[in-house]
Amino acid sequence: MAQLLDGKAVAKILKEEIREEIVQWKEKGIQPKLAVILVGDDPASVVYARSKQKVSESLGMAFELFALPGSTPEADVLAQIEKLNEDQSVHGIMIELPLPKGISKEKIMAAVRPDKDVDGVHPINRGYILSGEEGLFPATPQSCIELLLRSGVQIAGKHTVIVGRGETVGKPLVFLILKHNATVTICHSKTPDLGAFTRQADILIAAVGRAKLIKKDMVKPGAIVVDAGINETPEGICGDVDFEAVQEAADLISPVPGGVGSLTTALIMRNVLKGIVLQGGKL
Ligand SMILES: Nc1nc(=O)c2c([nH]1)NC[C@@H]1CN(c3ccc(C(=O)N[C@@H](CCC(=O)O)C(=O)O)cc3)C=[N+]21
Repeated sequence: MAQLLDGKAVAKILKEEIREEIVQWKEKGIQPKLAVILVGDDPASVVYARSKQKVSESLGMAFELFALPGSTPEADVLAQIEKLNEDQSVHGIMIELPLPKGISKEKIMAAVRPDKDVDGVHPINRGYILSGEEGLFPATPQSCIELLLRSGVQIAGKHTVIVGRGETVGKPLVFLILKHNATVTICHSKTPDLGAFTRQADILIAAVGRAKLIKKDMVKPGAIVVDAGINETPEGICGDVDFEAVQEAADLISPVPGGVGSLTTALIMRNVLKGIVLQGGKL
């Protein structure tokens, strides 16, 4: 029977570190601040924006929400981003996705100053993650890494199989895991005989967005299983892993909820603090 990779416990420690660092920045006369732009009223985005506000405020980080009507022209969204790019009191900017029709996601993502791009979506940051340079990287792949390392799992030398090649989790995760000296195999929804690959994993990370895709017979006994999936099903939110069955084979497994997702908001906050350094701040 597997032990849990406890996202809530790790999140608590991470948040404590972030809270302490915010105190240090304040002592230097800097009040860390996150700005979130929400265009329209996508219900999930509204919930995520509120959650970021709550966590920001609980950690002593300043927060401002810019809620724009869904009918806002692209030029006005770009003008709002430009204002925040130039605003010295703002250290992190994120635009909630999806954007309404008529607004180019690519243009918006390229408009945020790379050193304030706490979602890690600017083309420059997507390049830095490939080259291994310092930059701002997406929160969820960082959550997978932190959950493993802070649970005492050694990543170096392990055969890590990533199932999923999305722009926000799978792809960036490949490079973060490589940086930690794992050997990486990338699979996805169109990989024939997926199980033949996943059974070779010392560390199996699922980020495909298919409820309970990973079954017990696809996991090597003793493997470490990280579930980055969030799927809404009639039975509620569930991950990409068939948790009940897979926990019988794995040594360690992350639940959904209570796993990877529990760290995600905290890692956005940590990106804001990294942004301050990239913007020239020194502790
Ligand atoms: N426009 C937009 N903004 C986002 O911020 C955004 C997004 N889209 N798409 C998906 C990702 C993922 N993400 C999570 C944030 C917190 C938890 C989280 O706190 N999860 C808890 C459960 C929370 C609860 O039960 O309410 C857990 O897994 O333990 C999970 C996932 C934000 N994202």
